[in-house]
Order: sequence, then C-alpha cells, then structure tokens
Amino acid sequence: MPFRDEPPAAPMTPERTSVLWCNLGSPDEPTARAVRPYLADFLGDPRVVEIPRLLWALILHGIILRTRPAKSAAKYASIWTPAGSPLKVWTRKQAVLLAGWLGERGHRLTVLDAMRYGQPSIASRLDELKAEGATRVLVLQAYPQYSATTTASVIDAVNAWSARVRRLPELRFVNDYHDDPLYIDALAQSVQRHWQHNGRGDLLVMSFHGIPERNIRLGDPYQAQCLATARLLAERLALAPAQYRVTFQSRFGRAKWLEPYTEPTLRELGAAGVSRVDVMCPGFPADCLETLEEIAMEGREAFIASGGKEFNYIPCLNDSPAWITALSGIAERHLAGWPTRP
Ligand SMILES: C=CC1=C(C)c2cc3[nH]c(cc4nc(cc5[nH]c(cc1n2)c(C)c5CCC(=O)O)C(CCC(=O)O)=C4C)c(C)c3C=C
Ligand SMILES: [Fe+2]
Ligand SMILES: [Fe+2]
Repeated sequence: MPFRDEPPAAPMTPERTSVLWCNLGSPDEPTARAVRPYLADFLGDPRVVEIPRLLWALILHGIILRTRPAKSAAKYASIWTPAGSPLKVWTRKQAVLLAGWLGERGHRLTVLDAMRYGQPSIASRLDELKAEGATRVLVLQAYPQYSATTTASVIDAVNAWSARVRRLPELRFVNDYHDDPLYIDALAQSVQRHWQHNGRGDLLVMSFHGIPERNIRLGDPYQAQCLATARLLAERLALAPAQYRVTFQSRFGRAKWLEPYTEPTLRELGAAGVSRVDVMCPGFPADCLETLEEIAMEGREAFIASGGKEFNYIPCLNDSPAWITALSGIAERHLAGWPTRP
C-alpha cells in the first residue's frame, strides 16, 4: 500500500506534543444495527479472541453476530445517556480535564480521546493530531492493567496507522500503571468518599474484567497485575484479607476464564449471610456497560436474590479530581525526558 502524500515539511518544524487517551469504544447507538458492526470489529480482532481464524470467522459470523447484537443492544439501551455511551462520555471528559490540568502545570499540548473499536477511531484521531502539526504523541490507555487483549491491541491500531504514514511523529506508549501510587490513591479516595457518604459494607468486592485463563498460561501478565492492584488498594485502605474479595467478570463463551467469577461470588456471599457488600471495578477508569449494567444492575439483582440485604456500587474514577491528578502525573512522568530542540 502506498504511503499517503504529505506537503513538504519545513526543516525545523517546532515540536508539538500531544496525548492520545485511548479506551475500548462503544457502538454509535444502542440498537442491534449499530452493535453488529461494533461487535464484528471487536470480536474479529485476533488479540481479543485467539482461535484459528477460519474457525472463528465461521462461529462469529454464523452464530454470534446473528444473536448477540440484539441482546447487547438491549443492555446498552438500559445505560445509554442523552449524550451517548457512558464510556465515551467519560473518556471525552477525562481528555478535556487532562488537557486543562496539564495546561495549568505549564504543558501546552493537545489531548484527544480515541476508541479502539467504533468512533472516534485511533486512526482518525492520529490524522487530526498530525494535521495540527503533532511531532510527538504519547499514547495513554484507559487500561491500568496490561493485557494483550486490550493494551497490545491499541498499540496494534497505532502501528497500523503508522504503516500508512510517511512522516511519523515520535511515539511513546504506556503499557500499564497498575501499581502507580497515584492511581492507587485515586481508587482509595473514591472508596473512602463512598464510605463517608453511605456507610461501610461487610465486604469490599473488587471486580476486574476477566480474560481466558489460557492467556495467562501463555504469558499475559494481566491477572498478576490485577491482584497487585487489589493488594495495594487493600493495604492503602487498611483492609484485612477477610474484608475484601477479588473477582473477575464479563466471561465470554464457554472456556475457563479467570476465577473467581463475580456474579457467582455475589450469589455465594448473599446465600452465606453477608448482609451488605460494596462493589467496585478498579480496572475500569470510566463507567461503562460492564460496570453499570453487569455489576450495578445484574450483580445487585444476583446478590439480593440470593439473600443479601444491601448492595452498594462504588462508581468508577470517571472525572474525580484525584483521578485527573493521577492521570496528569502519569502523563507528565512519561512526557519527561522528551528533550526540546536546542
Ligand atoms: C473474548 C472476548 C472479550 C475479551 C477477551 C475482553 C477483554 C476485556 N474487555 C475489557 C473492557 C471492556 N469490555 C467491554 C465490553 C465487552 N467486552 C466483550 C468481550 C471481551 N472483552 C464484549 C463482547 C463486550 C461488548 C458488550 C457485550 O456484548 O457483552 C467494555 C464496555 C464497552 C462499552 O461500550 O461500555 C469494556 C470497558 C477489558 C479491560 C478486557 C481485558 C482485560
Ligand atoms: Fe470486554
Ligand atoms: Fe458484560
């Protein structure tokens, strides 16, 4: 494929640094018609489902994309806001706040949100940055824990864009920040604020998105990073091991995923006489379908139906000042040492 033509550059273009704040993405609308191409793109990504391609294409197009879009669309409809998908709304707001925060700290740079699946795509946002003269791009992701299924897939998308571009900006990637004290502190503050306003449950459940267990055996560090985040947060909140649980949600298909699974754990806790649980999703910096529908709605139902009395969902970090401070600290650290031209 030929590289795209570009106007000749002045030899000494001034440096312009940008941050690309990437998240997973959502369909354009909560309808089966819009969810289908979104799921086709997402589940067709070889980073996400590691099954021989031909076999997977048959299953995906022959079975999954015939039934799942309507079911997913109904779930999306239950959390959709007048401004659109919560994930996209929060991610955009985080980008705007991050730009403002970094601006106050003397960094003049553009921050754009970008989605791995759906719009605004990573390629379209990189085109925008390039059009405005970006010479350096820091790629930061809304995945505190590294997984090949998410983090590496974003890097693939940036590399696919790079493969078409003649004059590339310098690129930097942040692989994870699962143990960053600023991130842990932002999580701890959000739990403490919740406890101040709502009182404290018998148990804190920390639910992370799952991945197939096989991926861990093949070298994905995701599980270890989730457990490290949970341990650091528990330490910061002075929780004894019996006062919290780490679980994994959103299992897809029949293969074994990381355990313990969130929903069965909530059922067991309710049935075992635990009266009140507080549930948070530390691996999701922005509320989305997986937190608002699967945890705050379905998880609540499961806990109460099995005998639990009170279910408290602790919202994701979203636009909390501690999180935006953390994010700008993480960005600043990775921007540091990018020398300006003498
Ligand atoms: C094989 C399938 C999937 C893997 C592996 C997977 C990993 C993974 N996902 C997230 C974060 C999010 N996932 C979201 C939605 C979602 N995830 C899957 C499947 C896998 N995820 C599907 C099919 C969907 C779409 C909804 C559905 O049909 O069930 C979301 C929310 C998107 C939104 O619009 O709100 C997020 C965020 C992580 C962090 C992760 C691995 C670590
Ligand atoms: Fe997912
Ligand atoms: Fe889900």
